[in-house]
Amino acid sequence: MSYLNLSENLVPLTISKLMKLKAEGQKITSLTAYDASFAALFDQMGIEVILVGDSLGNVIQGHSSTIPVSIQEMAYHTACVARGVKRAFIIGDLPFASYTSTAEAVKNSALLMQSGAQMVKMEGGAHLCEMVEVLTHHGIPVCGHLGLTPQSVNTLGGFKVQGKSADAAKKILEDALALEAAGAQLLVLEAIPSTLGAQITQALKIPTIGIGAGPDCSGQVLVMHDALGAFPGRKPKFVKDFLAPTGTIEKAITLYIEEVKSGAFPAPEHCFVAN
Ligand SMILES: Nc1nc(=O)c2c([nH]1)NC[C@@H]1CN(c3ccc(C(=O)N[C@@H](CCC(=O)O)C(=O)O)cc3)CN21
Ligand SMILES: CC(C)C(=O)C(=O)O
Ligand SMILES: [Mg+2]
Repeated sequence: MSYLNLSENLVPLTISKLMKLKAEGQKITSLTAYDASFAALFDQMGIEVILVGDSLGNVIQGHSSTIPVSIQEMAYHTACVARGVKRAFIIGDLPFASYTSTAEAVKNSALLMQSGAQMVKMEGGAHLCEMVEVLTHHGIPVCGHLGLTPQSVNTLGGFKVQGKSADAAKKILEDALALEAAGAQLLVLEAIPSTLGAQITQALKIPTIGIGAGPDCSGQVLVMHDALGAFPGRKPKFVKDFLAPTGTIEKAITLYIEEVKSGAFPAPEHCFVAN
């Protein structure tokens, strides 16, 4: 079964189309990519959103966090991905400490947009609102990122599930509402209880893309290496290897798309629960 409407094959995805998918209750499919070959394959198979993630610090560069990644490296990989893509919506991750002031955020976001991104993503809550407003006013669409924000691994004290207590959940919901009010047009939710993922998705007009945030987000994203079983070491709970049960990359991506669209992924074993 193909979820890609062939008549829409070459109609590029836009933020309006992603809003429409949420409104219609159709799940949004997303994977990370870092090069033209995988980006082209995912694009042709119907993946709707390709995230050039700063997770490239881990999976490409071999670091143990995303902190060493530079804006130049993000721009390079964004340009590589953009050359492979005809249809998918491309989001470029702003790396660690590249948006500590509004002026820096505008300069670095412009570089990602000029490298081929259609939106930039930044980690954090209400403190980013002024920045989100300015970027949006300058024609730079913003995706927020709440919950486990890996660029803050050192202040969080590790890669830990967030929003497990009622107070912590309330804070994340408030941050989500604040980002939307400031103009954010998409929101990534990472490693939070499924109940909170559902609550935030319901409270917002904009789509949410979950990674370890439960089945009720508007869509799902995985790091491509994780979805293809290339995760060395202990896998986070939200990771599923789609290659092992299928045997080829194309079949693995097809299964990922089918399971996200049908709601079969994420299953309870990929999800977190509140306290
Ligand atoms: N390959 C890869 N996949 C990712 O999803 C990913 C990266 N790299 N690099 C950047 C961040 C780091 N991420 C991580 C890393 C580890 C966990 C993890 O081990 N989580 C525990 C939670 C344990 C707890 O709350 O105490 C888990 O069991 O899933 C989660 C997200 C997500 N991102
Ligand atoms: C895991 C996703 C959401 C991300 O931010 C990344 O790949 O860098
Ligand atoms: Mg990232």
